[in-house]
Amino acid sequence: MTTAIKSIGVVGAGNMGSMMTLRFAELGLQVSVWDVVKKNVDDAVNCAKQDEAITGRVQGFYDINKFTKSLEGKSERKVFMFSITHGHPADEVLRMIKPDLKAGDIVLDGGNENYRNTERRQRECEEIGVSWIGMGVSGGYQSARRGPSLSPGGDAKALELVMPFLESYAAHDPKTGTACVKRMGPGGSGHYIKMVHNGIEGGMLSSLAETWQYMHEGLAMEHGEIGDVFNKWSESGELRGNYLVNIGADMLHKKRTPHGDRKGEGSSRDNGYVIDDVLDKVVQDDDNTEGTPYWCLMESAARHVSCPTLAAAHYLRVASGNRIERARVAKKMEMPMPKPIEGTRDHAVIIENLRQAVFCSFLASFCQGLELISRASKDEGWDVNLGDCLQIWRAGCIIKSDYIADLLQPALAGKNELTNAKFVDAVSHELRQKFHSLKQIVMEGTMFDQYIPALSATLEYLKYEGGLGLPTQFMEAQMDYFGSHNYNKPGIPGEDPGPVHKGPHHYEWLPA
Ligand SMILES: NC(=O)C1=CN([C@@H]2O[C@H](COP(=O)(O)OP(=O)(O)OC[C@H]3O[C@@H](n4cnc5c(N)ncnc54)[C@H](OP(=O)(O)O)[C@@H]3O)[C@@H](O)[C@H]2O)C=CC1
Ligand SMILES: O=C(CO)[C@H](O)[C@H](O)COP(=O)(O)O
Repeated sequence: MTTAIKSIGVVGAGNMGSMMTLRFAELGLQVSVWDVVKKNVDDAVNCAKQDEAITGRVQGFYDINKFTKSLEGKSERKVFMFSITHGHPADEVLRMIKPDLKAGDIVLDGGNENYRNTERRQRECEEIGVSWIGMGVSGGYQSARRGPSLSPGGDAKALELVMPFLESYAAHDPKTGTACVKRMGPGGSGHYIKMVHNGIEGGMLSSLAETWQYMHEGLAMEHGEIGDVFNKWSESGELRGNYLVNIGADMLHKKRTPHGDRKGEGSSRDNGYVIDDVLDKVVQDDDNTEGTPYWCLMESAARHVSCPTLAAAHYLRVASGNRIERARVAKKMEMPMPKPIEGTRDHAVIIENLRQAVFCSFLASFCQGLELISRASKDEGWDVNLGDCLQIWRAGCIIKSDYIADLLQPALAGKNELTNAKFVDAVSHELRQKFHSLKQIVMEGTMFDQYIPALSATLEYLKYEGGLGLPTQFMEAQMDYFGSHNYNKPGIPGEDPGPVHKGPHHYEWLPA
């Protein structure tokens, strides 16, 4: 392996950090690992002990001073990989290790972090000559162990030094062998791109979950049957090589074993589907230890980029978390529950419409995310190459979608600006072609009370993003009526068509 990095200090031995520790040792590095939770350190070290190939390469520490000292003199510089909770935990650890940091040292922050925090730490570390690299790591703990998708951003020289190591760690595009890691740009660009990746991930997760339930409740399909359909979808066509569809198929075939999770019976019988033991609550947002989809929505609003699929997906998961209140509202309002879809329509036709609808919603999620990245890159002067984003998402990550990558990567190669993804011919063609199926699914789903927030948000998004004569005509007039906000007039050059500027006209609808 060609890397100048011979040792590394891993901060955090949770789901991700423990897997990184093992992989780094496999790549030939001497790994020191520290975690605030002793058991995490012990587990990582014990795991490493069981693997002869990496014997002696992993050393665990409970004391953070001993941990940083252990890296002294092993390499030209100390290199750290952070994999802990975002926000103040990362600040606390930085405060603890800072006295031991020397000019030239490099910290790779591989957690999910708000890019503004990353930029603040970059400024703080720059003062002592230390490079803080904000790096998205995607693909969950399996990829952290086998090769994730990486989006580092920060100082170019520091990144050049660690790039051979990152390239050896990252997933590789099976088609070209290219590593799924690129320097995204300066500042917090790397963490920003991971944040958007997770926003897209949210849109895709919801679209697919809605589709699963549509089949289960609407078409009365067994989980295993749906798994078979997902398997077919991921083999060819627009959903081929799609990570979420692929693991969805695997998940839907999993039957409960006698061992279970040893924490309760759930609703499935032995040999029943594991998914029947999973309650419909996403509680990820409850304690603010994760924040990427929420930051993504805040960013899309602040930068005036429409991301309704990502937003609808997020609000569904937020609402799902508070099941106690949902149950009370359900009782009070007697809300209808999803029903079997009746009618003459052949199930095979509905399933094909669902396939096209889910693809359409996936593609729309990418469009929304890429437009947000492009806008932020322009605002922040990051100069992010959008083709590189597609390249790093080719393998090892949750939003891996072969067909979408094949469609978008050539169109966006070398492109640093994309005001509107629908300007790309291949994209507008695909969205237009799938529009009818999506509409059919939303219409039938609405009729039979299916839960389809992300799918229907995508439908409306396509309608209004490509619509003329929007109801905002009335909205604009009302805002002028009560707030004297002015408006543009139809058919006046400079106004129609014209830039996104406040119009010059006001009508005195009702004198004060
Ligand atoms: N899990 C995943 O699929 C992915 C996670 N990430 C990101 O990677 C990072 C790690 O995630 P993951 O491994 O799943 O999380 P874990 O909760 O498994 O591990 C995080 C570790 O950070 C520790 N920690 C919390 N607060 C502090 C503190 N104040 N000082 C020191 N350590 C602290 C936690 O301790 P304690 O248990 O006591 O809180 C825990 O040991 C996060 O930023 C996450 O967003 C990125 C990609 C994928
Ligand atoms: O980063 C991830 C995947 O890409 C992690 O799974 C993370 O835990 C997702 O959590 P959230 O959606 O709340 O940020």
